[in-house]
Amino acid sequence: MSLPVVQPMPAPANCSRIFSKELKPHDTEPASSPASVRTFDRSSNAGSGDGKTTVSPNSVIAFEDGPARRNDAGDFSSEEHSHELSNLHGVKESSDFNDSNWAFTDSLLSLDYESSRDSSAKNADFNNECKSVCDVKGAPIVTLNVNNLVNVDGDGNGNDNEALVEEFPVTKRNKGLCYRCFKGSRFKEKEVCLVCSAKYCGNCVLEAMGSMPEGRKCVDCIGYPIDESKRESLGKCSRMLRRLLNELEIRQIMKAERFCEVNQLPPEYICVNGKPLSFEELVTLQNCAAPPKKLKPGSYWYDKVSGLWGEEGQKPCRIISPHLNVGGPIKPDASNGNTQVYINGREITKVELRMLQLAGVQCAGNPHFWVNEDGSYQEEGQKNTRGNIWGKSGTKLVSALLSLPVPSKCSILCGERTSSPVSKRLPDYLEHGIVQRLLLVGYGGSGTSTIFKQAKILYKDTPFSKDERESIKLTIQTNVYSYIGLLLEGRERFEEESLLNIKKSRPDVLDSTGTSSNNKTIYSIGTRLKAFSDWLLRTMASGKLDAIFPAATREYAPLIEEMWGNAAIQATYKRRREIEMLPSVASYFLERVVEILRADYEPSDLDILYAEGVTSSNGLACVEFSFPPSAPEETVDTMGLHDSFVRYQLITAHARGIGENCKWLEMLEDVGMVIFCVALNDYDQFSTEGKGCITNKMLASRKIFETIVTHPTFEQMDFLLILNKLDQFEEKIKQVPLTRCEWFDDFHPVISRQCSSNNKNGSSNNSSLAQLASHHIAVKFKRLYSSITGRKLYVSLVKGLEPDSVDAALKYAREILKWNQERPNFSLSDNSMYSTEDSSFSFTC
Ligand SMILES: Nc1nc2c(ncn2[C@@H]2O[C@H](COP(=O)(O)OP(=O)(O)OP(=O)(O)O)[C@@H](O)[C@H]2O)c(=O)[nH]1
Ligand SMILES: [Mg+2]
Repeated sequence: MSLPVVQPMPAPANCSRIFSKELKPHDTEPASSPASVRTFDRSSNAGSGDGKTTVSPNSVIAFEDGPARRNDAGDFSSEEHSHELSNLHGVKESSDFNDSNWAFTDSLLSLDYESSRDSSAKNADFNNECKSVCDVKGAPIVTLNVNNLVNVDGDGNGNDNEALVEEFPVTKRNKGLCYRCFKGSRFKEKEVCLVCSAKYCGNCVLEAMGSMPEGRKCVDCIGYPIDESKRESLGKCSRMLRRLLNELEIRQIMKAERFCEVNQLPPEYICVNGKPLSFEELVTLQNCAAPPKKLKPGSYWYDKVSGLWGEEGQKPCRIISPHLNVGGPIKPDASNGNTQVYINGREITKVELRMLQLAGVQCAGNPHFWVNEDGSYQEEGQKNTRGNIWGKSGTKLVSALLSLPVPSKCSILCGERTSSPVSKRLPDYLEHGIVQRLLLVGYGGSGTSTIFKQAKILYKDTPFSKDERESIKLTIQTNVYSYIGLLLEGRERFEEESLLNIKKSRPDVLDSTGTSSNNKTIYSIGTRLKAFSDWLLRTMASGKLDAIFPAATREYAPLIEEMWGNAAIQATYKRRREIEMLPSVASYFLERVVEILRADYEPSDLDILYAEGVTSSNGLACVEFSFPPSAPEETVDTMGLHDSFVRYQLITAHARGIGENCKWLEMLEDVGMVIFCVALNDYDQFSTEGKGCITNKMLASRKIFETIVTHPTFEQMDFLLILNKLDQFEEKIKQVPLTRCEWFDDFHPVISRQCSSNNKNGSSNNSSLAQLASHHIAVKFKRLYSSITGRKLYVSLVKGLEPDSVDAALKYAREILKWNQERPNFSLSDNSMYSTEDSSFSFTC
């Protein structure tokens, strides 16, 4: 079986002009490819005068004989230009160069590549050595360091050709300049050749790269393998190309870039257990049921029995299909372990030992284990299976949190010994059986915990265990006591204000604010309640609120009932919006305070959803689920069936950790997507950040967003922006202009007359104002994201407290993952399909 090969495609319509011109070597722009190594071959096809050149990897370059010609546009080799170039290169115009000087034949000057694979490495060196092929007064100047790079034919010492090869001083090229027109600066966008790293500005890129039959390569680099450090960017189109070419052209170019033969990973660049792979081995590895993800050149270890796979000297990073006939035998120090505990002949790392201990595996006495692909294990030399690593519930979660791989269905069930034909392969996300990991983060209070809990309630049969419910109950009751405390604090303030008013006015007269001559106000309470209030406020201040449970629920239940029925408390509750610290969700609980603070209270799912502090606020929390088929017809449809097999892990982490220390982000390098949550209604909110400076919450949210987007772990990852709390936003936008946040000071919506008359008539047009405003916010984030990454940001508007809204947003995330997995060769078309700023919205409310 061979890797997919795409024949060089016909030049796209608007490129053909460039293509036919470029492949005439004499028309080649001076210095168009600094890394190019040229052997001029009279006998090759290229020199046959038909103007077309085929460049084979091993050869080399085939140039026509004869003096340099002007190109079709006549803009390359004008005397003026040549002069300018020669000055630029510090090269004297030389009459020594005539046809014979540069029209070398293969036998005179050839680069003897061991294999085409070496060429890119050589090219890298060559970048430093071989500077340019210049056209001076019609004659190209070859500036080469012959000694290092060119194996001159003949006696091998190059003497035969000394007369022909001139060495010129190396030009120190300003890195920011375009390699073709020598204009621009390092800040100007450029397209980079995948082979030689030459950079071209928007004016030159199409001239320099032609129709790109193998993707973004200088025409001179066609036929050469890519620079391996650029493999990740294969098929990922730049903004520049998107501006210059149409959708179809881009799609073709990117497809060719990903799949043309010469751009495929060279098998010998992958070393498994110390042995470079053969072509067949690489095919086996890439086409097994659970292959290593995003395979890059490097040295790896592979435990064929368990399927564990990792980079040499590192802990395992994946469980791939076991029993594959690739690489050599595993070495004991493959992962550089130092625990004296062995799995299948490999000394394991500390983090693996920790995982084994948490999984209940007895590791005392430096045991040597045999671990099978299904996780069952036995000690070396013994017949009986001692247990299964994955048998204990929670082991997978622990593994995931320790950034260790967990087995996928495919890696266990499809432990195959042969490779399956490419044509029969399912999309990656099904074939691999990999659990798709979604990281959910956001600024504090943006609603991440709510979405996380919604996912549990929506997709888990038992969202919360009995123990969890018991602990959530205590959390809710503690929260409610703290809400009461805030209310009582507010009551004291309101009472003091009222008394002050009495002193200012006539103290002996009952006034309209409810104050009376005996210094009582409508906010005053009796001694019993006052004592309770003082005690509660003291307990809260000392931070010991937790300690009063569960006794408080028994002892104070009657007092709570009395308090809630008290007129002063009710008067305070009416003014709850003036109590800044009291969250809006408090009303939901306070209105059922008596029921909730009873000992026999059992929280409902909705209570849990609304409750603050249920999800761990310090570390990571993770829920694993699959989407149930939602419609009956989906179960008939195979994709629907498959969907219900795919597992997803939603991992959430507190924003505090992000701001202070991004270390844990690195643990999450294999998440498939980042879901970033922003509370829409934060635009007029402020919080005190680090050194006591007051910051607008939307701007604080933007800062964290930037931190995560620019974090190396998430460089290539898709981002879904959840604009949350749309319900509150719709209400707020009626009262508070969006321009309250300086980032949105350019928001000046034009509301049509009809809309404003609707408003006057009382019919609500706030949804459209809210839509315009939320759209404006989304566009701001999208622009920010694309200015950083050059990619598109997906956006979803959400009402976090509504299950359907969260369900739709998470399904949107699933779709995005699917698009990317199913159509790798259409990564651009994805962009083009959803590239307009409006169309990539998901209104999921
Ligand atoms: N009205 C409304 N309230 C929401 C929405 N989403 C979340 N909330 C409430 O907003 C508050 C904060 O939500 P959380 O989910 O705790 O936010 P978080 O991002 O986890 O916050 P921290 O853990 O404090 O960082 C809670 O009281 C939620 O009930 C929403 O869409 N609409
Ligand atoms: Mg939270």
